[in-house]
Amino acid sequence: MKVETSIMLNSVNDSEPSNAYSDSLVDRKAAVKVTIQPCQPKSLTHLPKRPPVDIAFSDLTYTVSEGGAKKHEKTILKSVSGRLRSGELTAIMGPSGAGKSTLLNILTGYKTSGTEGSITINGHERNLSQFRKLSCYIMQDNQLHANLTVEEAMNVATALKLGKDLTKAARKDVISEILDTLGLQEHKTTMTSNLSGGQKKRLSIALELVNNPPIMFFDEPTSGLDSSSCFQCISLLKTLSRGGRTIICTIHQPSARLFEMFDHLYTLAEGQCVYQGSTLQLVPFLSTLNLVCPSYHNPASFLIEVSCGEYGDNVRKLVTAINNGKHDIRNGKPFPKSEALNNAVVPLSDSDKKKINGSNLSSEIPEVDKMAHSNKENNVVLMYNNDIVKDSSNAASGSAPAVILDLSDEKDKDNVTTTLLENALPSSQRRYATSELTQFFIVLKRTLLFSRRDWTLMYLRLFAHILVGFLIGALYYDIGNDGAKVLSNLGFLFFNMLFLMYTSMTITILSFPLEMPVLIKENFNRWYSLRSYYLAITLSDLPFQTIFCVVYVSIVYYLTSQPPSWDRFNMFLAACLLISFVAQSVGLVVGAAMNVQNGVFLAPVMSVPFLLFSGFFVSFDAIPIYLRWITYLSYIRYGFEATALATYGFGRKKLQCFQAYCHFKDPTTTLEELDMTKSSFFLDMVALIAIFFILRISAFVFLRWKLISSR
Ligand SMILES: Nc1ncnc2c1ncn2[C@@H]1O[C@H](COP(=O)(O)OP(=O)(O)OP(=O)(O)O)[C@@H](O)[C@H]1O
Repeated sequence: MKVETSIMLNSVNDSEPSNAYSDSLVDRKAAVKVTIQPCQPKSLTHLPKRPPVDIAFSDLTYTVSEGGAKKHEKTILKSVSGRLRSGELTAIMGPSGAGKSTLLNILTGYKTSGTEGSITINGHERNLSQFRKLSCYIMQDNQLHANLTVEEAMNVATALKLGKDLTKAARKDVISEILDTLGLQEHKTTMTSNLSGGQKKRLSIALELVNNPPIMFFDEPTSGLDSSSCFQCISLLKTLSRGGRTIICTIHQPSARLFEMFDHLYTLAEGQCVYQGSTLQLVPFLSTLNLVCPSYHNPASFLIEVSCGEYGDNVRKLVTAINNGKHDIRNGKPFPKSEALNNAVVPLSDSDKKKINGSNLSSEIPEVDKMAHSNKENNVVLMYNNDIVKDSSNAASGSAPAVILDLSDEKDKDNVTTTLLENALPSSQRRYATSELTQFFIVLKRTLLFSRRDWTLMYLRLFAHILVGFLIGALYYDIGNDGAKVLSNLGFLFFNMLFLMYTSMTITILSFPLEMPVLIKENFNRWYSLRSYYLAITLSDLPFQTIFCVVYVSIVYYLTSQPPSWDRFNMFLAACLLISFVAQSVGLVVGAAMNVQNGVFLAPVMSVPFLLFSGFFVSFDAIPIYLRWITYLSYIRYGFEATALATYGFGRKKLQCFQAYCHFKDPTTTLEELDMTKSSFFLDMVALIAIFFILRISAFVFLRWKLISSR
């Protein structure tokens, strides 16, 4: 994003109205005025129409139960109220642990349980499903897919979020306009992993902007950015709010420069609201409570310090003054009743009234008269549309004015573009912009693209299969038809199972949990359904796994001289393929249910019983009866049995014997030894297919549970 900075030198005196509030408040004697104008389009003309949305919440309480054996309830938000308007950039601020993220999560609908109180949208009780279609939540960590370029990521977002609504050409225009607006046009061929922190943040915004949601929530949008990137980011949010959107973000402690850019401030301390209103009114409001922000001090820092108790226990006083968010300290509106403001009333002069004549505030002039003239007659600044109408503050002494009243018409915001906004909320809309089939194909295409670009997932895996294939081939070279080496050949069959199981299982355990944050974000922001996503990722890796398995099996089958028959080779391959698909499903279940650390430990440990009961170490008859049921659950057993039958079953002729006596010369002897004479290759295949489906369904259930429980 390009930012143009123009510096104007202005003489500021009491007779000449100034349009810089900050000058009057922070440095009354300064003669330098700095105006920074982001040079970006003020409206995004191609975006679909959206309604303006105001959010109000009242008596919002959020409780969690915590503790071990002795559970107790902890109230994080304590009956807070507030109102967040369209066309405004709102900051939710407060000390660490005040409840900012909790409030944001509740307002977005990300957290729903444990909440009491009401949330209304444009005056109507919030319908969460409808609300989710109107809003987007941009989380703190950008949650982007690393293996896509900016343009590809935008293509996926527009295809999923605009779908049939726009033609391909129109979608291209939308992308181009958004990338232009957000200053990403020149980076459109850059991989998202190579973008800078600020660019990633802008891309996250760009992806959500394609369907022009009227409400946008941001969790700490400036975290990890340098001051210039912070400024660019907040400028962008300001521009978005000027497009009629409701922009809400949590922010820790903005610099004075950033603070001024917010229209509305909602501050929490200890789970309660200590300030709600315009940023302009913060200092005067605090001064009415005898909390005077020192000159040259950042008002945001001052409020945080007050909230942290650095100036005594003022939280209760602030919460009472603001009625825990029920009051709103807005420009041109009276402060909540306070002694300082209710004393002597001195009428406005004719010239004061002339300045605000014609504005729709004229009806409020008596009130303004009353407010603007407190008993501290020399400490009042009256403003209209950023001009000082009256300044009776003690500017010469440099002291902060007690009261600054900005009489500007709230609706008359500069550059507010509401032309794209409809007046009513859409009554009925589909849950997703595209059909589940379309979502499936878009996600499948995207996943195939990742796979192609993921070096570990593709090339390392292929290399490992070829390398291990040749190693095994060399180790067990030409033993397949040797009657004296049948036991070694059985070891080879078992090792196949082991290798295919671990390679396909661990890669999924390692890669799948990394997808979770992106899945949570995209699914929450209604890009696609979990079903379409799951089906796509389930199918996307099967072709690759098939290729690796075919390559590996072809190498080892040939080098170890297994029976040279296509039928037997195909049976052998089918068993190996099913084993790798089943193991991959185990990886999906583990990856969906737990994090990488737990998964990489637990999955191999959990596989041990299946390996023990595979029939290689102990034959079925030798297993104690009460443990035999485990063999029926062991997919390794079915795989091992199927490959043994493909190798030694189906009336295979006697093997060659180069020694005086070969006990396993007759393949039937081998099958008898393994208790496999009555086994059926067909049933082994059926069992593996059944386990495959059960595991894939279980993984979906776990994934669904994980998505719900992550909130
Ligand atoms: N599930 C939970 N169980 C117990 N305590 C919780 C839970 N969720 C949040 N809290 C507590 O609630 C308080 C508010 O948390 P929250 O994350 O909303 O704070 P925050 O204002 O966003 O802080 P920060 O700026 O440090 O991110 C903290 O004290 C936190 O420990």
